[in-house]
Amino acid sequence: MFRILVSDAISEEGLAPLLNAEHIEVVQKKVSDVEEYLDQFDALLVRSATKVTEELLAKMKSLKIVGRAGVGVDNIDVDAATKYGVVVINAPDGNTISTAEHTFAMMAALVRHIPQAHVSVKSREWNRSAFVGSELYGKHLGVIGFGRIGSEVAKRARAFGMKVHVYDPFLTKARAEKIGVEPCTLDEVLSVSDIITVHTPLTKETKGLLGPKNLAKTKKGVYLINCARGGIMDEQALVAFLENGHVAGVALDVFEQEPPGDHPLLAFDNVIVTPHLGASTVEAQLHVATQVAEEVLKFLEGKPVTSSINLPTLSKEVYEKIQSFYNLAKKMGTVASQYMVEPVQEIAITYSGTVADLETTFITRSLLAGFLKPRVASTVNEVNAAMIAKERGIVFGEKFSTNSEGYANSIALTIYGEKQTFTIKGTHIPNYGDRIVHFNGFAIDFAPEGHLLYIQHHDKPGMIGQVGKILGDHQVNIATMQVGRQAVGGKAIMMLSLDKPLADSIVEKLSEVTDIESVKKIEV
Ligand SMILES: NC(=O)c1ccc[n+]([C@@H]2O[C@H](COP(=O)([O-])OP(=O)(O)OC[C@H]3O[C@@H](n4cnc5c(N)ncnc54)[C@H](O)[C@@H]3O)[C@@H](O)[C@H]2O)c1
Ligand SMILES: O=C(O)[C@H](O)COP(=O)(O)O
Repeated sequence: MFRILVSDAISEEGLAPLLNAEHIEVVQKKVSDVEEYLDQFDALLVRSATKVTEELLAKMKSLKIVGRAGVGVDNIDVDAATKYGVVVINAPDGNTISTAEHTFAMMAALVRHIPQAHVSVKSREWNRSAFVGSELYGKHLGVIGFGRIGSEVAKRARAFGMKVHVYDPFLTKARAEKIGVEPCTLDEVLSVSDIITVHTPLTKETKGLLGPKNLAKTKKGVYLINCARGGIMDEQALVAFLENGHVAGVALDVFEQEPPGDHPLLAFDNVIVTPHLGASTVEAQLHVATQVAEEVLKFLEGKPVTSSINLPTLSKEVYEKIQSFYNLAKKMGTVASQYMVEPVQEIAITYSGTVADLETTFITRSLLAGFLKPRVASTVNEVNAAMIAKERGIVFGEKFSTNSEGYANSIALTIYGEKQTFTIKGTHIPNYGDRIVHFNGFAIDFAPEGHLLYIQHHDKPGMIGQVGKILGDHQVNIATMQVGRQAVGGKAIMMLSLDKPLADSIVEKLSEVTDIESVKKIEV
């Protein structure tokens, strides 16, 4: 049974996949109403109202996934979620059209003074000359940020006969050509546009993008629209440029602080505002809620998610192809970590054969998670494994080889520790399973599963018998035993699979046997 907290107003119809699932309980309450049992939720679904802070994440100890029914995740501390191993997903395109349409509605309202005229008529006035507007047709529209919403706004602007100028430093020539726009520099957009609309995320680079310096580069009489994020336009600078008459009007759906309270911008007649309504349509809310509900359900059922903010995105097809290697890599990481009980500086991974052609980022994260799990107290999984490795000073890298030395596929690790270097190689055999085929310089063949016991010894007659006797004397049954050696009479190893975990006292007894060099328990 999974428990999901839905803490913002999310479309009930869109939540149907979760509400109808038998193994899921959905609680629709504010965070403050469930303070005492926050640690019992596996998933949290939000819009922009709930602030998913590090403090909240720390309290939600069973949390596995946060679903944002919308685009912007600036209300979610994604770094903290990553640290706690919590997946963050969003619904990236469910509200694109609604927000583009809202931007357009704001544009029309702005240049035709519709909100002001509306208030005037409602006040029983009939002042037609006070509200003379301008046409959109033939005007120059500057679009800053040409992603999903920016490009939909541009399409609509062209249908209105506007000339569209686009600035987006990450826009490729190919995409620009496909959509039929000419990419410009920011300065070009600023200087040529009659109306400027912003559609970027709020980042270090975009915060205050339309501040005093760039506003001074705009045409006198420019109209500005922000239906993206408060802060992209510097609100203090807007006040100054409205006061000096340089800016003819501003339309804002978003604010640096929401709600904005008694903000000086609200005092201007030529500033029109809505309370963050871009995505507030029945259609958008249904789309975003359905998208996150379906994704969260898939995630809780152990299937891959496609719109994660802090995990590599995988399609179902790709996931199916990598799943076996993902499992093998995790087991190899777990085995290696328990063998190398010492500080480790570097993990070098080589993918060979068929696995080398797959999406390995996820496999590497799985391997790191397996390696780190026995070493860290906190949750470690594919979400935070790379971050935790980095925090602990472990460098990791991938190499790819076409030479898989007789195996259809293989994953080889070399782990550089403070005292020693350890190597291990594994392969996945379809319909048979995972096998470790090289271990610490020895060719061997064992399944990385269950209660394993590794023994390194001198290759001498009677060693297997001595080990068998000690285990037998302590009622420990051996399920399988694999042996390997470097040369006759040289160093040799045994890898035993046992029916139950071994007590430390038996490990000690085995270590005392003459000609046994080392004994290690490995739990997979
Ligand atoms: N008002 C609302 O209710 C509402 C609804 C949905 C989305 N939004 C907001 O709208 C914005 C756009 O959403 P989207 O879905 O189109 O996102 P998107 O990721 O598809 O597009 C963002 C674009 O901004 C560009 N960009 C990034 N940094 C830039 C910079 N420094 N200068 C210029 N361009 C830059 C990116 O290359 C990208 O093409 C986001 O801030 C989102 O949170 C608001
Ligand atoms: O980023 C978004 O999707 C929008 O800002 C919508 O936010 P909302 O879900 O709170 O309306």
